[in-house]
Amino acid sequence: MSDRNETSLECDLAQTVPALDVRGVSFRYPRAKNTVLTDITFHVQPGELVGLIGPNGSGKSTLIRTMFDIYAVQSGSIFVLGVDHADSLARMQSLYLSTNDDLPGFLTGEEYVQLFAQMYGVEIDATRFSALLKRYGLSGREHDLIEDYSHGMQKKLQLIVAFLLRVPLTVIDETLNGIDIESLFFAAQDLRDLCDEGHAALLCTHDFAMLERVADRVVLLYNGCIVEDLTVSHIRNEYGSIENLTMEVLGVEWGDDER
Ligand SMILES: Nc1ncnc2c1ncn2[C@@H]1O[C@H](COP(=O)(O)OP(=O)(O)OP(=O)(O)O)[C@@H](O)[C@H]1O
Repeated sequence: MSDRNETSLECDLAQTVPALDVRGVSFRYPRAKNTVLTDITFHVQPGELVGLIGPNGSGKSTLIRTMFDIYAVQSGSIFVLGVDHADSLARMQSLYLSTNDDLPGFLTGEEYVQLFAQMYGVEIDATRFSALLKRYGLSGREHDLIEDYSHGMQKKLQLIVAFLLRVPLTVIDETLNGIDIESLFFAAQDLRDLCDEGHAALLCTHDFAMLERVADRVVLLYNGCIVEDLTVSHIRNEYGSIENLTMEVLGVEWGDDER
């Protein structure tokens, strides 16, 4: 086990209230025949960076939307730092970076950041803001309308908000897809730093290499069920990689294709 995982294990033992605690959540879309999520139970402790992975359609985004009460929980419960997830106290402790590009194009980047700062009652550190703009290649663009940002720039602006607010729980749904390699590297590092400071993060991504570098644990969703919840060091020792674990769970072997 790496030093990092040992540190976070100690942190686990010291903490009694998880940053995120999902208990027995099931969900079915109104017109769907089958449930999309079945009895989902897992947690993320303060200081932990947990990867949420699974094939397309396995229910990752649906699960995240229930965490943020975008979809009402139909059975089970979700707590943020011990408070019901739908309570405004819980909402002020958590931030959701959505997979969709639904940023308000009529605001400038700086206005967008200030809007979040006001919502969360946080004062923006101007030095940190300009350092982050520089780090993510957005220096000088903060006064431009978001409408004029590229796809990747909008995603980087969302990440900057997360790294400025530093709330106890940050949940990222594929926001890292589509950003350039340098920013991806910095984002991974900044997320790790956020968690090393004691904050928690849930990162939904198909970038297994990144998870192997920075995550403490990985939760694998398959057909709406959690089929694995393992530390990255355990995955490395037992399976070699997250890719191998996933292939094994899906029952896929190299050369299986019927071309
Ligand atoms: N609004 C909806 N109404 C009905 N079914 C939906 C709706 N949104 C998603 N689904 C279905 O729920 C299942 C899970 O979708 P979800 O988007 O949560 O998966 P995902 O794991 O996030 O996938 P991806 O990796 O492609 O983003 C899929 O079968 C999808 O078709």
